Amino acid sequence: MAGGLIALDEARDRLLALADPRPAISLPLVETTGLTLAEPLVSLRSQPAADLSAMDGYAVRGADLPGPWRVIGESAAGRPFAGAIGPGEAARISTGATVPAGADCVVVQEDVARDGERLTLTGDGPAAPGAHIRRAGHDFAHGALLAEAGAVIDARLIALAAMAGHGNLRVLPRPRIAILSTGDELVPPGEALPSPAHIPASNGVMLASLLSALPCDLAVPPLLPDDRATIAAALDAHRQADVIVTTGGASVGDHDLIQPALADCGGTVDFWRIAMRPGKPVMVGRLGEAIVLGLPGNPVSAYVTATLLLLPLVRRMLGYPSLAPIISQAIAGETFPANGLRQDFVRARWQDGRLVRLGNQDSGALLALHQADALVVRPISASAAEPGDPVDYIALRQGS
Ligand SMILES: Nc1nc2c(c(=O)[nH]1)N[C@H]1C(S)=C(S)[C@@H](COP(=O)(O)OP(=O)(O)OC[C@H]3O[C@@H](n4cnc5c(N)ncnc54)[C@H](O)[C@@H]3O)O[C@H]1N2
Ligand code: MOO
Repeated sequence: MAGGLIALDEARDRLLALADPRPAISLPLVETTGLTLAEPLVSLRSQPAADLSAMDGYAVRGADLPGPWRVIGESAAGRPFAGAIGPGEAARISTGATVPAGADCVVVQEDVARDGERLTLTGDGPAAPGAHIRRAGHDFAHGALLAEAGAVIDARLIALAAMAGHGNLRVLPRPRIAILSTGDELVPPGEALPSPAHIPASNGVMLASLLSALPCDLAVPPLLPDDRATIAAALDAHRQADVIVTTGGASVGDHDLIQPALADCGGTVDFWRIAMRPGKPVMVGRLGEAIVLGLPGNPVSAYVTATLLLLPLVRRMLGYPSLAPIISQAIAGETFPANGLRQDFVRARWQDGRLVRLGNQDSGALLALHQADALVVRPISASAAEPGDPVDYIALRQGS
C-alpha cells in the first residue's frame, strides 16, 4: 500500500486471479487463429503416408542408371501408378505423386530425353538411390505429439493441424468483452457536437482497437449518460460477458457512478485505486461471473491502464504464456525528476538513441500520447534519473 492505494503489481495479480479457467470448445481451424490449444495436438496420420516424388520426372531403379529405360505408365498426384517398376522400366511421375513399387529414385525431367516410350539420360541423373523422394512419415508420424497444450495457434500451426488430419481444434474460447463508455459530455466519433461542453468519445474506439490485436468478441453498446439507473441497467445487460470494461465515472465526483451502479445490480468491488500515474482511479470488481474493470475516463489514463491491466487480463483468459508488457532498459536523454508515491508512466520519445519526456504529460493529452515512442516507468519514490542514467520503459511502437 502507498497512501491508501495498492501497488500496480499487486493490482494486476489480484485482477488476473479473478480470471477463472473457462471450458474448452471445439472450433473449425479457420476460426482458431490467436487462440491457444486446450489439449496437446496429436497427429491422426503420417505425413506423407507413402513415399512421394519431390520433383517432376521419371521414377526408376537406381540400379538401372544410367538407363536407357522404357516408360510403362504414369504416377500423378492423387492418381498413383498401379503396377511395379521392373528392370529397365520407368514411370512418368509428378511432384507429390506416389513413387511406384520397385522404383527407388527419381530422374528430373530436365536430365532426360523422351522419344515415345524410350527414355535416355542427357544430364547428370540422380546422385544416389532415394534422390528426389520424400519418404513416408518424414514430416511426422501417426500419433506424434505435434504441439503442447497452451500453444498459441498461428497460420503455421493451422497448416500442421490440417495436414495431421484435424478439421477442428479444442481451444480456449474467445473472451467476450463489453466496452461501456459513460459521460453526459460524450458524442460518438465523427458526429456533430451540440456545444463546446461536449467531446468526441475516444475511449471506446481506442479500447476496441487495442483489443483487435487479440481474438475476442466485443460488445460496444451506445454511449451511456451519467445516470446511475441507466449505467446499472447496462452493467446488468452485460453480466454474461467475461469482462465488462467501463471508462469514466471511476473517480470521486458527484457524477462518478460506476461503483454505486455496480452495487445496485448486485456486483461487488474487489479493489479501487492504484498507486500509478496516470490511472489512479481504476476499480476492479465482479458482477456474477463477469469481471468488471472500471478504467478512468481521461483518455491517456484509459490507454495506459488498458495496456497494463486489460490486455494482460485478456491474455490470461486466452491462456497466453506472457502476460505483462515487456519492460526494457534505455538511457535517459534528460533529467527525469524524482518520483512520488505513484508509479509514473511518462510519455517519452527517442532522441539520439535516448529517451526524453514529451512536454505535455496531462492525462487527457492524446497528441502527446500519439507522439510517444515509449512509456518510461518511474518507480515509486525513485530519485531523479539524470542524463546518461538507465531508465525502464515499455515500447509503444513496433521497433522502438
Ligand atoms: N477530487 C478529485 N478529482 C479527481 C481525482 C481525485 O482523486 N480527486 N482523480 C483524477 C484522476 S487521476 C482521474 S484519471 C480522473 C478520472 O475520472 P473518472 O474516471 O471519474 O472520469 P470522468 O470524470 O468521467 O472523466 C475524466 C475526463 O475524461 C473525459 N472522458 C470520459 N470518458 C471519455 C471517453 N469515452 N472518451 C474521451 N474522453 C472521455 C471526460 O470528459 C473528462 O475530461 O478524475 C480526476 N479527478
Ligand atoms: O491519474 Mo489520473 O489517471 O489521470 O490523471
